[in-house]
Amino acid sequence: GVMLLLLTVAGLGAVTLLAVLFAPQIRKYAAGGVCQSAATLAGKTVLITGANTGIGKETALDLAMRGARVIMACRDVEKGEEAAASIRAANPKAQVEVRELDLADTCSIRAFAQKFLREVDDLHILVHNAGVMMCPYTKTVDGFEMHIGVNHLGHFLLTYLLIGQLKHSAPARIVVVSSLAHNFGWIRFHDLHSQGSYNSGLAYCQSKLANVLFARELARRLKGTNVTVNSVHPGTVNSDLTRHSTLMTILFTIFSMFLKTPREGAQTSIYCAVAEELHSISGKHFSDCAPAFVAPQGRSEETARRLWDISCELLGIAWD
Ligand SMILES: NC(=O)C1=CN([C@@H]2O[C@H](COP(=O)(O)OP(=O)(O)OC[C@H]3O[C@@H](n4cnc5c(N)ncnc54)[C@H](OP(=O)(O)O)[C@@H]3O)[C@@H](O)[C@H]2O)C=CC1
Ligand SMILES: CC1=C(/C=C/C(C)=C/C=C/C(C)=C/C=O)C(C)(C)CCC1
Repeated sequence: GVMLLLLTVAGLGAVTLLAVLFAPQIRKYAAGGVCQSAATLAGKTVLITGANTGIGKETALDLAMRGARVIMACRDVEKGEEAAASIRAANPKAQVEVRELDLADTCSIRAFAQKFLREVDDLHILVHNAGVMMCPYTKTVDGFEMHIGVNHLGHFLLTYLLIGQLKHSAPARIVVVSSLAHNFGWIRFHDLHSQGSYNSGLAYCQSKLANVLFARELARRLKGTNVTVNSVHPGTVNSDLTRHSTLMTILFTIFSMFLKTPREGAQTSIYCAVAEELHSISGKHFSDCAPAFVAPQGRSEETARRLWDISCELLGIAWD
């Protein structure tokens, strides 16, 4: 008994010592790919959802540093203003502005788009970044399960409302922040809103698979418009995303050294938004600023079309 305890303590001590000794190497490896593009964005307009924290905030900061006018769409305007203020503090010339958008409410999405179309002339880069993970069973204002409602349907409606603006601003790009988690997802057409059975992890994975399928289907439909759309896995990033899961929060805190910082996690979104070599690349998936594997269920054209149709139906729109 005592022997085992001593061995355990010695083992943990050795692991900790190794982690401390090799901290710089571990951090460098965990950081992953970096966007090397020096592209500047003067005169370009960018819209980022969920830009008040995490990956979205870092994406906003980077694109603003490149000279873009960045509109930060946030459900909590106060939190958005704090983030905008910190970006302006980093660069007084940064053109950032906050607008209210709650993706869990189609009225809010429609109101946002209406105001946006009235007050903003172009849209060159649209980043679908906002996301919720592993929340308790909740429904959006319109009765959609929260994950599919916010992560997929909310962004679907937003894109539908802004697509004309993107087309007239072409060349334009859409970046959909999905996840490696799409590998573990299936679109449960018989129970899209998990009313029969709910597993918060699977609901998240379903919504991230929906992100991949949406990006591919939209890319197919946008052929020839000079508006491209790609999906992204940002990496495993130490952010507020784990807020609904105590276990994940504890694990992410303990292993934070092996995770990306939000700034590191923003690199692939930034890469897809600006890299010159991607100007005609559409319908692809990226991770660490490089093409990435898509699960078979994310490559099914039939599933993508079916998801498109049901999304239109649920949102009461005709988009062909
Ligand atoms: N962190 C990770 O390891 C990974 C993240 N991703 C994806 O990256 C994206 C960004 O996540 P990350 O920065 O890590 O997480 P955060 O939780 O830090 O940021 C999520 C953002 O989405 C916003 N948001 C949530 N619900 C809504 C809503 N109803 N309407 C508008 N905005 C909303 C949040 O606003 P508020 O602060 O007000 O809640 C917040 O700004 C997500 O799509 C996530 O799925 C993918 C793979 C791994
Ligand atoms: C198992 C395990 C970990 C991995 C967690 C992973 C891989 C989480 C991925 C989350 C994603 C992809 C979320 C967003 O979409 C940690 C935390 C490293 C700690 C050690 C145990």
